[in-house]
Amino acid sequence: MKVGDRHYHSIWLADDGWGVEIIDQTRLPHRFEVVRLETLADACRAISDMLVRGAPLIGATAAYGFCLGLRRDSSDQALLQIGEQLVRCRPTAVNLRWAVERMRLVLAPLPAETRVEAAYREAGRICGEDVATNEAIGRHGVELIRRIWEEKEKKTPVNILTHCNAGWLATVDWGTALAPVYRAVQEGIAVHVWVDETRPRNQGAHLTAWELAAHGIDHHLIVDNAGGHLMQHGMVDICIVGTDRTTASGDVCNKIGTYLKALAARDNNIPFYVALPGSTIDWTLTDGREIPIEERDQDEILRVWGREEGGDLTRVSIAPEQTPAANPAFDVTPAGLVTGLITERGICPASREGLAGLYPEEAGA
Ligand SMILES: CSC[C@H]1O[C@H](OP(=O)(O)O)[C@H](O)[C@@H]1O
Repeated sequence: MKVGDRHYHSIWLADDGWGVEIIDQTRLPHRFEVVRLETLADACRAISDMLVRGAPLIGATAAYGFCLGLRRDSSDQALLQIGEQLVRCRPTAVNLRWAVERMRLVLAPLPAETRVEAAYREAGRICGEDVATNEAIGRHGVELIRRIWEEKEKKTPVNILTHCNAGWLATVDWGTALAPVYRAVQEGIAVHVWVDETRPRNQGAHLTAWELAAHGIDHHLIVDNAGGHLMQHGMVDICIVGTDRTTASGDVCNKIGTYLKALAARDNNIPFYVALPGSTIDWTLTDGREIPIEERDQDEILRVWGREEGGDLTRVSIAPEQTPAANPAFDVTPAGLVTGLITERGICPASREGLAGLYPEEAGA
């Protein structure tokens, strides 16, 4: 999407046809830096250290990680080891495993000498499909926003609350939760977005606010704990969030704090939607409590990163030196608290039946 007057994806093949370039999301919003990946280790570090993040983008990066790894060794053993090394990078977003399995399915039957070229083709397909998928999520989700705008007789903007970053930076392009927002703006629907800062990594403050500002979309950054208050005072019309893994029965795993927003939305009768591509559905799981929740370094809580008045980037400690911290990076919102799922195939209830109706080929598998 837009960065200044240029259009970007979040990941792309370098001009030399083999390097992979990404936007280093750990430097946003204060620095826009492009990083070149040349090895499997580069791709793994980019995922583990969150230079790239967001389930679909993690999957796309893993796909290119195969390309870079196979350039060094395209043997059967390498194919296995590359996948194992990638899936160890982060445990929760199912797109990582999905991409590894898809790449292996395509590459395993091929002669080793043809695998590199095939891997780049498949990684390119995954990226192209992600763009089309998210654009479709936008087309379906915008109808929810339009309906609210019409109910408000188009007199005031539709107030949308979102958590973390499920914008174009979390995918190859368009985003998931923000795709309907971008579509609404394209169609002339007045919107305003409440952006949860999303402690501790502050993806909302660093990434969502940056995305929306670049597109001139009206928004306000809020602390994570303000959403319930805004809902109680009629200042939120709809919540739309992303997900890192949704089970076959509609339980939604997403950034820590999502569950609390869903509880507040239910208590205030506010629609709570989750936007996701089919690649983020884990058909092997029913109960969201079985989803592995990533526990990240406590330092992410104890220190914050930002820009000093003089423009230098720095990190400061916000707690006593010896304070221990617990840092679960995700939580699970039970399907019963989810109004509906916005997918590339349409909108459905957060239920096994709802998902089976949109993905019959998967549900019956
Ligand atoms: C479209 S997936 C977005 C999803 O990913 C984020 O997690 P992280 O930044 O740790 O990769 C967050 O849960 C978003 O909702």
